[in-house]
Amino acid sequence: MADNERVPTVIADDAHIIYKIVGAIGTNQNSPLSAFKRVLTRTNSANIREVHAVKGVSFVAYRGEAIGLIGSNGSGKSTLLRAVAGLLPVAKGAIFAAGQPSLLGVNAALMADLSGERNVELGCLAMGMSPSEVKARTKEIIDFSGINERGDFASLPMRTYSSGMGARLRFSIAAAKQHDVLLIDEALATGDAKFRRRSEARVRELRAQAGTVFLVSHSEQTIRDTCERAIWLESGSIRADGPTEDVLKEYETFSKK
Ligand SMILES: Nc1ncnc2c1ncn2[C@@H]1O[C@H](COP(=O)(O)OP(=O)(O)OP(=O)(O)O)[C@@H](O)[C@H]1O
Repeated sequence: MADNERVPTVIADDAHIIYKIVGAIGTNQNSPLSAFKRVLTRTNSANIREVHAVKGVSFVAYRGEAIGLIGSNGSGKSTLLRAVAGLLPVAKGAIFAAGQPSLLGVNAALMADLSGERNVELGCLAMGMSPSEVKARTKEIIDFSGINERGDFASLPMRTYSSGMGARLRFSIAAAKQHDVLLIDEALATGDAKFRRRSEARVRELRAQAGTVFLVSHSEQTIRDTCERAIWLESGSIRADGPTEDVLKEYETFSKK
């Protein structure tokens, strides 16, 4: 496809994301008197520390692409995804997205005391499906998740599920809908091999239906199998952005050092 025919879905323009952490450093810093003094003098608490997690990231993602985000622990991958989903503010620069990007596991926030089936229904309603659509899709979503493979777990409260089962159900709910931009944070890695194959196939389907998929994973194999483009983040900055094999090669060389 020629570059001018490609439709951008996410644009990051020199995006910076900064966490502000309020923590106790000295005990007198937390006293009501010192808080009152800060209000009067309009000074910030010395207890506020900043973590500059993403430092000037720029990229354009297009419809139909699956992009793998790779990088060392703490390099800013999850932070960047959450900012694309609109869950974290951008301190400087901007992130533009088509439609409402869905971050897997957050948009389908599940309730521990409700059954898996009820959670599927609520999750689908929350994603904007009509009640009749929800009714028609519930069984298919539960079957996809595989939580009923060892008995009727769909009717039990979610708190009785293993963490892998919960993650599979979350993925299945989120993947039931066609998203303009779907953001997946390590979710595929939580399932067993059979579920991973199924979910990778579903990611490919979502891409074929013209959405954009972002996938954060430490598994190079998952990135290879699912994404044709990869972005390598290190200490909050992009070190490489391009075809998956090229970026993985650079990342592997860096990791071996
Ligand atoms: N809620 C938070 N409050 C403050 N700092 C945070 C918070 N979440 C992450 N950070 C910091 O932001 C930086 C980037 O973290 P992030 O979780 O985005 O990295 P990551 O690349 O996803 O890491 P991992 O591969 O370990 O999941 C780290 O320095 C981390 O300590």
